[in-house]
Amino acid sequence: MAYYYDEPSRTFNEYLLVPGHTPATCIPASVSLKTPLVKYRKGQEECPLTLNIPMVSAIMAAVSDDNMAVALATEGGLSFIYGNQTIEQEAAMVARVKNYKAGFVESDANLSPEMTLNQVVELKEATGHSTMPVTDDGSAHGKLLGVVTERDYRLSRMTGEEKVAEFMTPLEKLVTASADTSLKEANDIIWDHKLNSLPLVDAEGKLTYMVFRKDYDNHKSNPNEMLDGHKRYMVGAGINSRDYAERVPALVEAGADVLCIDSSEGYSDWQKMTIEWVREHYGDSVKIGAGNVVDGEGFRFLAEAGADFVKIGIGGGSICITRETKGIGRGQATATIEVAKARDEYFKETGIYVPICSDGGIVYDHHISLALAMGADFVMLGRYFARFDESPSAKVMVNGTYMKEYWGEGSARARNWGRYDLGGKKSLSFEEGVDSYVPYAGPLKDSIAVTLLKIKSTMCNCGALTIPEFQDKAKLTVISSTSIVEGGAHDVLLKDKAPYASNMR
Ligand SMILES: NC(=O)C1=CN([C@@H]2O[C@H](COP(=O)(O)OP(=O)(O)OC[C@H]3O[C@@H](n4cnc5c(N)ncnc54)[C@H](O)[C@@H]3O)[C@@H](O)[C@H]2O)C=CC1
Ligand SMILES: O=c1[nH]c(=O)c2[nH+]cn([C@@H]3O[C@H](COP(=O)(O)O)[C@@H](O)[C@H]3O)c2[nH]1
Ligand SMILES: [K+]
Repeated sequence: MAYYYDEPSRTFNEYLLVPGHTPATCIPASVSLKTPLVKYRKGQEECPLTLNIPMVSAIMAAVSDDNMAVALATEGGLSFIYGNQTIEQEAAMVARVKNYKAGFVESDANLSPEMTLNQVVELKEATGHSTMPVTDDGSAHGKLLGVVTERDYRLSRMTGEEKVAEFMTPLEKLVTASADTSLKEANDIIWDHKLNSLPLVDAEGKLTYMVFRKDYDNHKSNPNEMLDGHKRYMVGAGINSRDYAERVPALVEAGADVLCIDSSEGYSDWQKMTIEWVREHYGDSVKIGAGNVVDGEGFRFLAEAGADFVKIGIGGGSICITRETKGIGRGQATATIEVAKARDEYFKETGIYVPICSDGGIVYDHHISLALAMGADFVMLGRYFARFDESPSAKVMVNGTYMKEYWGEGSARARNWGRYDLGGKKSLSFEEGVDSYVPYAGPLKDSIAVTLLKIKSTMCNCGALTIPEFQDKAKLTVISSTSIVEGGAHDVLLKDKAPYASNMR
């Protein structure tokens, strides 16, 4: 006979946090949102990979490319580059994130010594940049010969035909630094010598990067940046349970910091085989998450298979129609609560703490707080990140409002080439996702700051300064449908009823 659960499965909207005592020391500015990303022996060792904020971006073509990865790592989170592309394309995206050097600028306004002052002025107008390195071949990485800035010429006293070589500040009068100089060291040199910019040159005298005074200031204002041991941005990558023998080596080679098997349903031998293959070839050096699961049984299966973290959620995503097409899934709150319980039991038995990620169905910022309170170590979001400038999808005007396109990985639009039906036929036999618009929300940095402040503020209401403390102290209550109505604005006439206001809270 089939098994029946005693309780209906519930969503985040059916829960509220009940405040606890807030000590005077508990203020948002003192809250830490650090959280483990991969498994470790809690209490005995440090987690080898920790997120600075509990948010990762979804493994989706409309969400996580290299651009998003840099923007989110800057804020302390992590992107998982989408796997629904060729191995070469995905590895190239990972490599671009790893090679991105905040504060190290590849110059786009370069001169050769034979160019004229008139050409300098033209280039300045075209690029908007007034600091121009002079290299032997006029390229961004040629042999450095000098630099031209506005202080090197006086238009009113010159004809415009003068050669760059005649008025540039020559190399011997420049302060330069070696190519392996760190951003901090470069900044110190800039301050010590009262410079506006510093060219970095390699052993052969070739220009590698320029460091500008103003960029370091930007960099310093991002204290949460997710950086690896070489000060490169950290990035994750999605894989599937089919071509891992080719895809994983390419992603590892490209520098991916962590992998995640991307599937609607992870309680399967396919995922176990994928993890085993990674362990056989890389031991524990390659970190790999798995999922998705929605109950304790699924969690245990993947934890025992060796997953570094386990992702929760079937059919709860904003673009998901899996529950409608296949009739599988579970309310996201119930799934999170039950998997968190299994995670804690597994930890008690084995001493190994396997972080869990609640994936999909986060609509309001406070849903993140609820997921964390219920035991999630971090959350994965698609719709949330798709709205920002940094997402890969197009920004379009729809009925007078800016929108971004957002589509599911199981939608016809995604034409997920990795998806085969169970019979092994190479075709997408049915859709499990939709193609949609989400309201455009500007730069990621602005919105995420507000989101994080709300989470910290809620944690303070519950008297918690860290996520583990929050999980320990949180008191959660199921709310009735009438109290959900009571919780919104009610019995008043709203003055500014913007059409999508309810989506933006
Ligand atoms: N979280 C969610 O609720 C959902 C997410 N999605 C997203 O859509 C995309 C595609 O997901 P899925 O269709 O679940 O992809 P999938 O590749 O994991 O599964 C497709 C089918 O192939 C089977 N399969 C997997 N590996 C196999 C192997 N090595 N040999 C033979 N059969 C194998 C699976 O059991 C399943 O029936 C992913 O990006 C996923 O995140 C789609 C639906 C729901
Ligand atoms: O049923 C589905 N059909 C799809 O086509 C699809 N694409 C993505 N996903 C899952 O949704 C998550 C993102 O959800 P949100 O937009 O709610 O943040 C993602 O992280 C995925 O877990 C899908 N689910
Ligand atoms: K299964």
